[in-house]
Amino acid sequence: MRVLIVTAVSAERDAVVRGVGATAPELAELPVPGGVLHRLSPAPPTGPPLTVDVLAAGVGPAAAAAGTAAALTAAAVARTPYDLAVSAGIGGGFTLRPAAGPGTTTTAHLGSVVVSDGIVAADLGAETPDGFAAVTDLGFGTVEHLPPAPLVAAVAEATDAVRGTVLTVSTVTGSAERAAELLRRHPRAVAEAMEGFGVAEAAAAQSVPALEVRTVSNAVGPRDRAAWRIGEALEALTGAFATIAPLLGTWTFAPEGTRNEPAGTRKEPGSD
Ligand SMILES: O=C(O)c1cccc(C(=O)CC[C@H]2O[C@@H](n3cnc4c(=O)[nH]cnc43)[C@H](O)[C@@H]2O)c1
Repeated sequence: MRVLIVTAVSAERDAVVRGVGATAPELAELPVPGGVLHRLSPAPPTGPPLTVDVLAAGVGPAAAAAGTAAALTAAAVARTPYDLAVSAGIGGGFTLRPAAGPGTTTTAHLGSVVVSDGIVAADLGAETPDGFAAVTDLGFGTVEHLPPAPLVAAVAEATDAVRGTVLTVSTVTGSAERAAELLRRHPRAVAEAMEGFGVAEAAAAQSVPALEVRTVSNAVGPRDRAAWRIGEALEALTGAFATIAPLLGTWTFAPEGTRNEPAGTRKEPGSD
């Protein structure tokens, strides 16, 4: 099992490495084109050996996609492809979303963990006289990637996370009006960050499943940088990955089109 975790900045990478490292010391720093992988190998409770590589690829979807693509390609060329790409870091929580109704999820407050069940590019499109149109409305591209649902459920349950759509934006939201507009277009949004869609897009290009895990450092809304709780969010990120790493070690990634599930629960064909 090989997992690539991509963060934006080194503080997030180090927080993830501390979490994964709760069960395994860091093994090596390995150069890849444009970056350095921090490699750990936590002992999985069951199943095949686990390798976790953590990369700080830069801020924003383009840097995330470039770094993810470089690491995935290097691994594929070396015939050691990754089974999963994870976008991880801090993010803004939609703390002022309306009361949860059908199809909505719990609110992501400061310090909480968010696991994305939909990774959505929120500003990839065009402004039109009728308002924003996503690139898909214009007839090309994609604006959403769906992480494997059983993995989302397992990771969210283990980390006591809020589950929902995480938006990827190129501009951090800085007003109540923009936050409300995003929630109107994406009622299931629980958080926003700047890299998830880049990681997922690069992963999808190589048929690698993607996941996004965020811890909430600030509320999405009027800009108040002094109110960002980065230290607490980084600590929560460490705690989340201390829980997630052993879980990943139990996971079997099924061929595309079949269910993903924990190792040991999948029946071999003809074993019934
Ligand atoms: O200043 C620091 O010490 C520091 C440490 C770790 C991370 C940072 C960042 O500024 C990371 C930027 C990163 O965070 C995501 N983020 C966080 N809140 C939001 C938000 O409200 N809207 C969008 N993105 C957010 C984002 O993914 C950035 O890459 C600083």
